[in-house]
Amino acid sequence: MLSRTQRPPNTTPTEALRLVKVTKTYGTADSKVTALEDVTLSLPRGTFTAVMGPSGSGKSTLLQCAAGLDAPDTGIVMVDGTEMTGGTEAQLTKFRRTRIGFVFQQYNLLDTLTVAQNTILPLKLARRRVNRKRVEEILTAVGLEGRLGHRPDQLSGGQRQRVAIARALVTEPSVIFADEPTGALDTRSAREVLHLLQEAVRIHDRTVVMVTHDPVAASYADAVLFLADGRLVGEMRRPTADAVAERLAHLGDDVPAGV
Ligand SMILES: Nc1ncnc2c1ncn2[C@@H]1O[C@H](COP(=O)(O)OP(=O)(O)OP(=O)(O)O)[C@@H](O)[C@H]1O
Repeated sequence: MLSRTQRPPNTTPTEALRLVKVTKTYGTADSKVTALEDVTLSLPRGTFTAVMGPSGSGKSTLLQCAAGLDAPDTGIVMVDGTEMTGGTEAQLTKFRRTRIGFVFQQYNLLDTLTVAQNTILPLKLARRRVNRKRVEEILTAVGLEGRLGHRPDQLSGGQRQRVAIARALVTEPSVIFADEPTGALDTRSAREVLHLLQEAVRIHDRTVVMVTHDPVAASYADAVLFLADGRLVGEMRRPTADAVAERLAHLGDDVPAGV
């Protein structure tokens, strides 16, 4: 049941995301893979966090579980003090549509819809009122004024990702999950997208969680969480690209003995 009553002690109103002992395995018996093991974390509202780690370390699984797109085997996920784990699929879908935004590497825009129509899609799906003025403000803020009637195939990759960010902002969600949002972009477009994610945090008080392989992208975040073999093995506040790259190179050294 999606409920506020199961809030664990110490949950504060400023906490946007909490994971408690989240474990996720794929496959069965001899083909079993532990993608996440006992992951516990707490992210305050209005913060920008990058998640890094080697390929297969569980980054996407963490994002999927934290965003309610996949269910952990065990453990609790809370967004804004509301537990997401344990509800029905319909409850979860409704909750996601109002409280969570997504930005994907490949934009996930609908080719047949215009920029404006793609942006308001989450509001339509949630049967919420569309404030046209607000939508125009958001699209102007991401630099897409004058492009409202364009379709995705008339836009550059960077512009498409800015539509995706506008779409993620339009429902005013608590948490925006971004999975490699700059992975398909050139350096300049990537920088613009990262600035927009920073603004979502600084100006709109959203909480952003971003999976990335790129230490430069991670340096735009307030903090970096490091994963290795499905476990959280470290955290870095006020990251620089060099410090992140150095830490990644020695990540195996951080895994506790016996793992
Ligand atoms: N649907 C699935 N079925 C089986 N195994 C899976 C599935 N999804 C992920 N895994 C496994 O779980 C582990 C973690 O995968 P995950 O995609 O979360 O890692 P990642 O850190 O995001 O990797 P990458 O950086 O390569 O995208 C890997 O060993 C992967 O093979």
